[in-house]
Amino acid sequence: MALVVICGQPCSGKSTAALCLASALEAMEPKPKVRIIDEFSLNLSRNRSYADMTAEKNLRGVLRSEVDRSLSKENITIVDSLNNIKGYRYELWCLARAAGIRYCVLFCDAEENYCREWNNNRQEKEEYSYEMKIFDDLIRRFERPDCRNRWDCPLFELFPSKDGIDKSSPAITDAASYLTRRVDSKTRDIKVLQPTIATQNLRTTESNTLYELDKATQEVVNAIVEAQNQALGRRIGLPELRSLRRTFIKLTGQTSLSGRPPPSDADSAKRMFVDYLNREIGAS
Ligand SMILES: Nc1ncnc2c1ncn2[C@@H]1O[C@H](COP(=O)(O)OP(=O)(O)OP(=O)(O)O)[C@@H](O)[C@H]1O
Repeated sequence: MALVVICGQPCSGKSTAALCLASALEAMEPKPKVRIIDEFSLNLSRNRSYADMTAEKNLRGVLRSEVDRSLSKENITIVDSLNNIKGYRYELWCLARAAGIRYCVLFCDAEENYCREWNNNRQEKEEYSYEMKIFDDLIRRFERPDCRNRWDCPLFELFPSKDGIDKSSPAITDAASYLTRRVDSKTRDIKVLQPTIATQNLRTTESNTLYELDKATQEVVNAIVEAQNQALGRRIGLPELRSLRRTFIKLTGQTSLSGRPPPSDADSAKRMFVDYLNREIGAS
């Protein structure tokens, strides 16, 4: 049905927001199935997981796999984590797109000094808190969501330090409505993502690498150029083909922030590149 990405600085009120949204959703008719995925439920310690890049990548990979398993047309999955890196939010958006469901971001926009104070309060109460070094590092690396990016859109913003967080906060009620409203052919403001090539999983083998993707797509480009020289089919300039090839490689072959390997099966890479070209050039 939908994926909600909660996003915000450490100790900015994200879990509170996730719980408020879940309870706003569960109060709706018909009551949707809601699942919150967070680090605690997966036994991931934040102070350990954000201590170095390898551990952090692992944390994102574990969360991402769990989100992937959880997504369905029947439930609403809320991923309650920092989701502070825009490339990672893009990956989550791709999962929603592959599942053909709705997607939104709920951003807890609390100022740093409040997050710090709330984290200190937790420390004083001997509750689970971030170590100062980790907290500072996370604050520094935060990449704010921007609703101009597809993967940050629609963006519902909460201001916990100004307004608090409540089931009736406008961002919570707006998000709940967006996620559950019925859509018909006239609905313009709700987007159900559609699966495309960039979100399909490619078969992978150990030995195949980006090099093979590069080679496979180059062979497709060569075949097109050759066919065009023989005046078969519509002409597409080489610069355009090159640019489409680069974009395709970037979309499907980039090293994932959560550890997903690049595509590797040459035949399926070729087939998918042709599908991609057909769609982009409008020749299908
Ligand atoms: N508006 C607020 N006023 C006062 N304290 C708040 C407010 N919002 C959150 N807090 C406090 O901040 C702490 C963190 O809240 P919460 O767990 O919801 O944040 P979080 O962003 O999920 O944290 P984490 O990054 O650890 O997952 C809690 O102790 C909570 O009581």
